[in-house]
Amino acid sequence: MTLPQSEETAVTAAVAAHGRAGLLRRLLRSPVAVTCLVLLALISLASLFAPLLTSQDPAHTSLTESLAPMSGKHPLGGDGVGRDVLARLLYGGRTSLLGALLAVAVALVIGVPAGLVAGYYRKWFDAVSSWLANLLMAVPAIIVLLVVMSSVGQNTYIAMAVFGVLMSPGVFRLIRASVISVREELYVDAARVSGLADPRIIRRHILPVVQAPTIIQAAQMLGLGIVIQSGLEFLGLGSATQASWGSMLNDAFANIYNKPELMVWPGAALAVTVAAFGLLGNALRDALDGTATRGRKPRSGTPRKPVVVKHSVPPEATDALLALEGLTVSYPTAEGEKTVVDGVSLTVRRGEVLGLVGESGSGKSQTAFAVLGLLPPEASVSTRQLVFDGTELGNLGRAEMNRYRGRRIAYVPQEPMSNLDPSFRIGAQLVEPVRRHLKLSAAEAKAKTLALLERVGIADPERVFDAYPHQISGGMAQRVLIAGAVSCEPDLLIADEPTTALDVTVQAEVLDLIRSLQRERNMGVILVTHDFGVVADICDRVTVMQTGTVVESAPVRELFAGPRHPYTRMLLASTLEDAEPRSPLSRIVPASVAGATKVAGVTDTAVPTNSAHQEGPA
Ligand SMILES: Nc1ncnc2c1ncn2[C@@H]1O[C@H](COP(=O)(O)OP(=O)(O)OP(=O)(O)O)[C@@H](O)[C@H]1O
Repeated sequence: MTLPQSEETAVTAAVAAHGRAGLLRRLLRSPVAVTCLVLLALISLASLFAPLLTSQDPAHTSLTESLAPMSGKHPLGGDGVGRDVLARLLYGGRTSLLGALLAVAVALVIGVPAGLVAGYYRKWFDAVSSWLANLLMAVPAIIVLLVVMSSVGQNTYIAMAVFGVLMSPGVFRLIRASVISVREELYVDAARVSGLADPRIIRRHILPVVQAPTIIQAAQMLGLGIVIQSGLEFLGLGSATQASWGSMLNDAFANIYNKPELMVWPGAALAVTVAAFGLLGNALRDALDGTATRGRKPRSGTPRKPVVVKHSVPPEATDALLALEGLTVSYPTAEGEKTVVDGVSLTVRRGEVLGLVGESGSGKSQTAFAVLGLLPPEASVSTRQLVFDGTELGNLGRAEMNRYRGRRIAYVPQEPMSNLDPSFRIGAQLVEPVRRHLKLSAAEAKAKTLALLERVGIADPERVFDAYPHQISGGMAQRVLIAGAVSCEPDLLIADEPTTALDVTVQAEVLDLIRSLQRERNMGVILVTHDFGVVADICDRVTVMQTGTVVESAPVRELFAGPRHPYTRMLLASTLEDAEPRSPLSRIVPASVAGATKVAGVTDTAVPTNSAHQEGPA
């Protein structure tokens, strides 16, 4: 069954998945787009094959044929100095189109990579490039072009290359904004967690999203490039020997009283070409509407990005698979530094399931993400030690940490649907980390993935392998993510409220699955949850967190038998199944309120008495 939360993603995914495949089909269904494409194709072909369409030299002047009327020799007549208008129109298209293409190419070559890097990595590159973009945008383009044209000997192409540089901040801003919006998507986090390197994440998950706005922007810039170039040539700044629509307008303007129809041909060519590019851009936008770019749902929850964790104390000898000591995480706020995790310590042994329990906001996810090295850059993080299987993770660089994430430390997220990229088939998303980490061939990775899908209880692995995320239910998506998490045989699995988004029947199955996989592979597991029922079901030990600190840590049986900390007792007491039957309500409580009070159901009557387990560091 698909969950309500998943349905929204499913719709998005459906559109996204079909968006790219059907783009051309949808574009060809639009009469405006087809007309524009046909017109642009005709203009381009006419310019390209100009030598075949006319035998006249567009630069040949003949004073005897000045303003010659239409004739067999000059089908569109002659201009002010006797040049053939048709030849100039055909050859002029080359100059105008090539000049605009050059400007757009330069703008894209500068703007796209800069926008990608700035949006993805942010930090100093973002600050510097945004500052440069603002500076370039403040420069009056036409003045710059006039100076360039007059100083480079009226070379149109150099001027258009400079115009491309001046247009690049627009591209940069667009791409940067698109990347920033998509890099916060959970499935991009999921790709990071699975250990994929940044270039691969950018290629697979970011580029598909920015390509739509880039295409639309390029179409509109082409029209603008033609207008600017023609404007410069109309002012007489173009090459004297090169035919162009702008220079034709210049000549026509000089003869406007003698032969006004000279304006018609270059004017019509310009108007049709610019309008066709503009309308094609709009049609592309409509065709892409609802696909990857526009259909993506803003992510909810905390942004999670890599951070360098500082460590000062060398790792102690321990049998723990993971030993975290003294983790502190804080964020800058308007009121000063806000500490959200304060001195948290925990250990996980091989084959052990540690429940990390606490109310919402107690710092469970922040702790889990600190272990994964995926806290946001603004987080300031310190630990005394963060040792995984004898290696201090805090000393690892980004690339080294990528080798641990996904391969040896895996992650199962809270919202299964949001962690799958809606534009790719499930198989493709599962196979990639397997190939990368285990160095398997495509066929081997596929076979392994299919076996895993079967192992996690998916009845028809082939169908799910070929399905898009929107075609499966929320429970199945969580099984898929669990399969992905264990695919590289990790030693430690971090599951962040893996059943929260699932309905009750599926929750139990997913927990059983995690437990059986954990036993089968002897994995250490950190299970982040706020639900003591889940803890009772599958955990061996439990660490209780309150407002960023560990208040109690104990084997599960001991904790249930005798919670020591009042906060733990309060949490346990608020679990309805553990509460004692309520006594009859007081007579002064109206019947209508009684039902509501019962549902609220927090009581301290079910607090068991003491035991001797340890209380964690506060
Ligand atoms: N980027 C951030 N900037 C400032 N505060 C943050 C940021 N990310 C998280 N926090 C704060 O850190 C605290 C702990 O958040 P965390 O997500 O770890 O809680 P949690 O126990 O996992 O809760 P939940 O069960 O709701 O996910 C919260 O108060 C949260 O507001």
